[in-house]
Amino acid sequence: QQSLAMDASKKRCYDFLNMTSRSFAAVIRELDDELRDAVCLFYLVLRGLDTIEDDMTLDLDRKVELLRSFDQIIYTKGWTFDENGPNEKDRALLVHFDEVIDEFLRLKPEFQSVIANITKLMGNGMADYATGEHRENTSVSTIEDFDLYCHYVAGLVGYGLSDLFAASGLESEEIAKDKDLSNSMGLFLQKTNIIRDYREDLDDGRQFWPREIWGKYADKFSDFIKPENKLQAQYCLSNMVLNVLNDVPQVLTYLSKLRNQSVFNFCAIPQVMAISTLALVFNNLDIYQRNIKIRKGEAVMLILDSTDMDNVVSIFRKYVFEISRKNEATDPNFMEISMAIGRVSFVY
Ligand SMILES: CC(C)(C)CN1C(=O)[C@@H](CC(=O)N[C@@H](CC(=O)O)C(=O)O)O[C@H](c2cccc3ccccc23)c2cc(Cl)ccc21
Repeated sequence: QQSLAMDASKKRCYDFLNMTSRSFAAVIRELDDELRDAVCLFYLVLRGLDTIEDDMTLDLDRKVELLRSFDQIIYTKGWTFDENGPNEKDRALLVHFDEVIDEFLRLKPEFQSVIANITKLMGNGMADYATGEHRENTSVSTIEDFDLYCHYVAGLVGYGLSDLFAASGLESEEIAKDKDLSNSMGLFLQKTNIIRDYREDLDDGRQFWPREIWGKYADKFSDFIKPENKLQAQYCLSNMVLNVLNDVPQVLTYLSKLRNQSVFNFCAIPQVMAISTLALVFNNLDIYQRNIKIRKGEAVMLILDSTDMDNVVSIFRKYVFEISRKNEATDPNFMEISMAIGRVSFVY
């Protein structure tokens, strides 16, 4: 009877996973037994944190209290939360969060402590950012701020995953030692999403592009949607892509260290999606008008193709070459983009 109840509660967690991110949920389910549940719960805990950080209808003090105590909340049996706004995307997850907590408490203690440590760091990082001096228009000012924000929301996920890979025994302890490589895995994904989501975030009153970059091309962040600023918009976009390209060599180095097939697939698929997205958005002014995504067919081909390092390297080469083809000599960033491309091609 007890085991039946356990399976039902675990199944519920995979239902939540499918609800929050269909395509990526499939990738998580493919992970080997030793890791699957730990990564599933890690993903759900992160979604829970994200659902609180994202909710602009929450009172700031209440949000900060929740963010800074989330690493305790995940140990609190029976805890649920229904103060999210009505249209908060994953509010159902927190309404039923007691079920996630029950499953989390069934994980091996060392998996629990990895997840709790990252949750503590991330929750406090998010709270610092939400109450920081740039709070009024949640804008990011320097490139250093940009890297710090992306470290909090994505780089730390890399730290946690690398620790889980090592703790499971499926990967060596070494993968968790080089924090900079793990950080770059998260920054590459998050920064590419931030470029892609320019218009969606602008319409939501949020801006994540660093003023240190966009301020060179316009007075106001929203200026780029005006046709008369077309050229400045293009140069600003290529400057943002240049900033992201710098993480590519570290991403390829991290992937080359992985030994377990299911871990490799899990890590490679989001990265090849990101380089494909980066090539799509480069010199593509549509991003200032609407959210653009790579075609489903291309995504499927990338998923099927990302099973070994040679294929992944050739996928990166293909998209980096596509960026170099679109790189225009009149662009003030032309030379630095060419050099960043050279660094990638050289590494592999
Ligand atoms: C912010 C983010 C990039 C960390 C989100 N993030 C990811 O983007 C997912 C992919 C994902 O959710 N894709 C969405 C589409 C989209 O959002 O664009 C999908 O539905 O397919 O992948 C990452 C992720 C996967 C594998 C290795 C990683 C190493 C470091 C950091 C993150 C890593 C992720 C792993 C975990 Cl455990 C938790 C979150 C994430």
